[in-house]
Amino acid sequence: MTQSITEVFADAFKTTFPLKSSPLVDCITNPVTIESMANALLYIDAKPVMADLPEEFPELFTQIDALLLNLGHISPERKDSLLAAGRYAAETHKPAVVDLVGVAATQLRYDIGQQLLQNHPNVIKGNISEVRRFAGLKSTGRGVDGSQLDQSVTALAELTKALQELTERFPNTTFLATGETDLVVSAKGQWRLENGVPQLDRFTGTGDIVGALTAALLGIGLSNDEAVVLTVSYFNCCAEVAAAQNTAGGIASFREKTLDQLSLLADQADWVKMVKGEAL
Ligand SMILES: Nc1ncnc2c1ncn2[C@@H]1O[C@H](COP(=O)(O)OP(=O)(O)O)[C@@H](O)[C@H]1O
Ligand SMILES: Cc1ncsc1CCOP(=O)(O)O
Ligand SMILES: [Mg+2]
Repeated sequence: MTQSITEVFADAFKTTFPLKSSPLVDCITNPVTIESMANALLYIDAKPVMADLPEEFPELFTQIDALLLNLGHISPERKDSLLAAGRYAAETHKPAVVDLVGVAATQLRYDIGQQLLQNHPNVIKGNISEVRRFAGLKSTGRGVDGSQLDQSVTALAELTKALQELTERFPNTTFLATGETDLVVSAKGQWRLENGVPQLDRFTGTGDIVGALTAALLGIGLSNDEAVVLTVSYFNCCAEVAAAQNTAGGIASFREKTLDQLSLLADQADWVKMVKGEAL
């Protein structure tokens, strides 16, 4: 019999939310969603700092608890700063998350993602189409968005196998592919998460926020697998509550309600009962 996700990660589900300390997360990210990301961190009681000049890293890395590297908008300067921060995090043993935004779209982002992988970051994530391309599989993603075609049962099974092979070379990295079903693969196991609503694909920054919140949970000491599973489950449960409240509203209202829940749902002790997912 398969084990439910709340059984596998029972301690983390019981003790993580609301946060008991405020991890400081440096986010090197894109200008499209930078404000949403900073606020999402504050809503869960984490602290954002959006510093990307390498000259600042020696001072800054003595203060931060975790690092988020998001490939969503590349300039020559941001490319240098992503690569420098990735190396610096490895040298200073700071937990790091890499978000492969747009890797399905361009070779340049794919190459940066592969370079960042060489630092053995704690987590590499993207939507299902980005992660398929990253894992060497055919991907039908467009721009920064995932494609429904990459969500089939066969495609998910193929991706699970490809990621398992990657974890043999990168055993300290957990891989997360998001979408209608979220797939988590690490050297310790594979899990499928089933929360969320389709409207999450209709406003920008949902994946970016998941990346930043994952870094925050790493910053308070959760394991890679715990941080990924708790973040995706919590964020997607917030969206489910928002969708249920938003019967007459449009997507902008749904967005606001989802973000609002980030600061509210943690205080509802039984939110964990909403969580759906299982070990594969
Ligand atoms: N169709 C869907 N049904 C349920 N949850 C979804 C759906 N699409 C996306 N999500 C959720 O929204 C978040 C962002 O995922 P996704 O849209 O794949 O990332 P990105 O914004 O990077 O493209 C994840 O938590 C994911 O589980
Ligand atoms: C960088 C960027 N470019 C267009 S939308 C966007 C934000 C992408 O965020 P997400 O990956 O969360 O959809
Ligand atoms: Mg994304």
